[in-house]
Amino acid sequence: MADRRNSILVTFFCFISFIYICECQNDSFTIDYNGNTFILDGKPFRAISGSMHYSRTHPYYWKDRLMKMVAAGLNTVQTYVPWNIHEPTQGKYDFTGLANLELFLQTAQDVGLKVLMRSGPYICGEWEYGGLPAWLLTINPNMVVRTMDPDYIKAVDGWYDVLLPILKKYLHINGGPILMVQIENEYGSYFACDYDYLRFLYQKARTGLGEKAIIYTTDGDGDAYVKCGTVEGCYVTIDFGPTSNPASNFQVQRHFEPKGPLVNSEFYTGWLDHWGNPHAHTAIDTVCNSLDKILALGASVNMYMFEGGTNFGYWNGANAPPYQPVPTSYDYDSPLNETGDITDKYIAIRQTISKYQKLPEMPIPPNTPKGNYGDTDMNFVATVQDALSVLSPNQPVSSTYPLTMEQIKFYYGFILYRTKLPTDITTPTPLITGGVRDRGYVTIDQVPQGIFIRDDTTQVNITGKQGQYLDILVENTGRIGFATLMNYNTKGIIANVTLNGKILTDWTIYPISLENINGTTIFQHNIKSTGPKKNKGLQTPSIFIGKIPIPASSDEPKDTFLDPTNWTKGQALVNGFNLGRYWPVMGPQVTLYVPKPVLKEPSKLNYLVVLELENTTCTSSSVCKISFTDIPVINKIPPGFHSNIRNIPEGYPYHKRV
Ligand SMILES: CCCCNC(=S)N1C[C@H](O)[C@@H](O)[C@@H](O)[C@H]1CO
Repeated sequence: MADRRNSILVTFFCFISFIYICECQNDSFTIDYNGNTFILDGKPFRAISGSMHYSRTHPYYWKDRLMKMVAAGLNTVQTYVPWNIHEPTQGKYDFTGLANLELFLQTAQDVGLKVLMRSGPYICGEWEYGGLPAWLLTINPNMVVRTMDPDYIKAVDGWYDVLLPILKKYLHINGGPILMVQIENEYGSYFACDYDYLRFLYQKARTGLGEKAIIYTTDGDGDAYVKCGTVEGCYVTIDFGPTSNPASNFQVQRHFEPKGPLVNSEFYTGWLDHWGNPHAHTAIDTVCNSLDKILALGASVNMYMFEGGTNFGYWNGANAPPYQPVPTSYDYDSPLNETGDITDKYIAIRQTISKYQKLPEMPIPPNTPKGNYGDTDMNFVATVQDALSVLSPNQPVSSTYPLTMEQIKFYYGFILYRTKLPTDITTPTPLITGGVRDRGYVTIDQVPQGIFIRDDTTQVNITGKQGQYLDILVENTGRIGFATLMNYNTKGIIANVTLNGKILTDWTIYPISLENINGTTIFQHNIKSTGPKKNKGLQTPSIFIGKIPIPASSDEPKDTFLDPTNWTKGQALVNGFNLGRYWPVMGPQVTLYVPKPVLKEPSKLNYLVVLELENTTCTSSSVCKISFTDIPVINKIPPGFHSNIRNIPEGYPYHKRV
């Protein structure tokens, strides 16, 4: 009898122990330093990951892109948290639309992807100001970001108090998809090398995420980079592009992590673009041969980018020197193109992965259909100056000398500076300033005089009569997001303007909100305008509007592309959604991606609003056309380049630091 009771007790104990061990192993993610691997829920785990930035793809399509990543054999997605989209003004937070972080995390979990979360506060990524909010510059224009600068740290502390509880909730160890959290971004590439800053970030993240979370850093594959880029408690990872010998690249990581999993956090599948340079291209074989070697080493790898997406609105960043803004398209020559379509590179990478990972038994989701809607008649609405009552409805700011955008707490897009000519100017006379960031469109009583261009054109010769309006419409084309010049990011007119050597004073400053103009606004405000004036090959910066001719059909609307060929440079909005900047004369991007969800069904009116800054064939009397096509063009060869020259030779030494 006793034996029977004992055997039951032993069986029961073994059963409880089994349950306990399983439970302990569930929701666990650790590093096995002996096995040089991650351990996920008790089993060895190698991340095969791809980067997709939720803020660069319309939320309607997040699941589509993530499913395509699963179909390619990926088990993880890596993404950045852009601080500035979530805290557009200090203390006010936005987690909706493109900024709906929790929806993105939930969607990743729903499709079965784990997440590598890059929490910032700085993210680089060719994103506006590397993800930092522009209002930092109002606290102290001499702030040295990414250091223990007290004003910067106070702002980061407040932001992390909001962000970390969200990330903690979604950690794998708490039942979510997040495997580990990166702090900062390639900090070792920044001049400051401020260990106290990294220690602050690490301690804040450790406190916010708990003792079990894995916190990591990413740096370029050079000892000097990693030396300044990591700190006690963080797991070191590195990044490198397609190279012939990944094993030697990983030696850098081994200098800092002698044991533990090899991790390449950014394996470049393509590269970034700048306006005026040819579209980046990295050959499929170059990518796949190197990826094959990385996977053969048993390393974890994240492909940067797997889907690049779009810099909608004013979210593109810039690099310097020289100052070079990044286009609206963040296609990156990545496996999923800007609109999430499968490419040959996707198929080839999927094939390479299949050598190491059983592919899921699922069809590859289809590419989305594209709409070819043809020409839209664009009607002139008003010059910017004549539409100020709508574009800048609040009281303008008056100031003796020009104020920066940050000083008037208006951070993105366009701002108009106005003063009056102090005397008659009968012969072309130098109007000079080195302080326009980044392009300044100069008019006298709306007659174009020329364009100030940052790091390029600091003088415009003007004529006019005393008392006429001297207007400078300034475009902020994106804040620098990499390296030392990040600390020179104020925008607007940042220095005095002189006419014939005399400083001009008594300025009136108008922040411009294009979102205020939509299909109905123009009729409500019966804006009167005499029409654009033309001079020196330019026309007054003007607003145009048109109704997009989407056919009445059950399968409409579709994704489509705005083709501004015959227009010059400007901004485009569809139904109030800011598609981004167009600059077809510069290239490489010509068309703008219009995601289907920003369009209404055909029975409703779909409005296109355009601010054209430089010139069109339109006048106030003639109707201009702009078309919607089903074929994107983002690889036009820019002026000065020849068709056989590419700006990124294969195997580009991406660490050519600026
Ligand atoms: C021209 C300077 C580019 C600096 N950026 C570099 S090296 N990169 C590393 C960086 O971590 C990532 O966010 C991206 O910015 C990537 C380039 O796409």
